[in-house]
Amino acid sequence: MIKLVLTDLDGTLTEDRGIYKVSLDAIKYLRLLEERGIKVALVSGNSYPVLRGLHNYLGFSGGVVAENGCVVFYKQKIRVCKPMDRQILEEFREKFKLKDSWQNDYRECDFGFTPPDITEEMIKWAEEKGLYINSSGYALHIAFKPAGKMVGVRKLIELHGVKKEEVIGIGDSLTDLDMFKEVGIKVAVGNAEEELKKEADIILNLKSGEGVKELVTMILEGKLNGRNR
Ligand SMILES: O=C(O)COP(=O)(O)O
Ligand SMILES: [Mg+2]
Repeated sequence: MIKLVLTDLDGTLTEDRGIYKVSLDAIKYLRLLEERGIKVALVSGNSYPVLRGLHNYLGFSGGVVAENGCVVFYKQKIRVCKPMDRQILEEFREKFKLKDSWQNDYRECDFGFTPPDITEEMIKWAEEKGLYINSSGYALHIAFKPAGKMVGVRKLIELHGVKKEEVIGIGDSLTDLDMFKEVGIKVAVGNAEEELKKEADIILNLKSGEGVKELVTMILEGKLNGRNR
């Protein structure tokens, strides 16, 4: 039986990839899950204050995994990664001529930059420094290892006291590959990156928020190959 649905935010709960407008249908449908006792949690590269605010105002109760796994909230807030070093941020910003995400003022461990494109040179630089580096398609992210959505999802699942098989994860980008490592049912929206689709158990027909609606309908109708029974 499904007890917890983990959803990414950007590109998944939005109307499309690359835009910030949240899909009202996606929210409406996720609330139907909450009404049936299936908790919904936000798992994202966004900062904790943004996600905690959305979680409360959108009517979810499953908690939050913020900063690509580094900050977790479910009844209590827990930081699971090492805090970032200001000098590393400065070096990254200057070396690759990047712009800070406005949310960097509110971040502890994982920091975001634009443009979102990762280069080989960045990967090499991050490896030498023992840093996690990834892109959501919206922003480039760096944090001290171990980081990535799996470290936060592992903690959130532990706080809920549920089994991996009782958890569904839905996403759109490469940062969600890490979330997939810790959930029982892996779902990619129809417009997800190809590499994520390759790892998914279910590839939805519809894009982003419409895909979320499609998944909720499948859950409510018991159509996940019997896996949600
Ligand atoms: O880059 C971000 O912070 C947003 O990423 P998300 O797709 O994990 O919500
Ligand atoms: Mg995303």
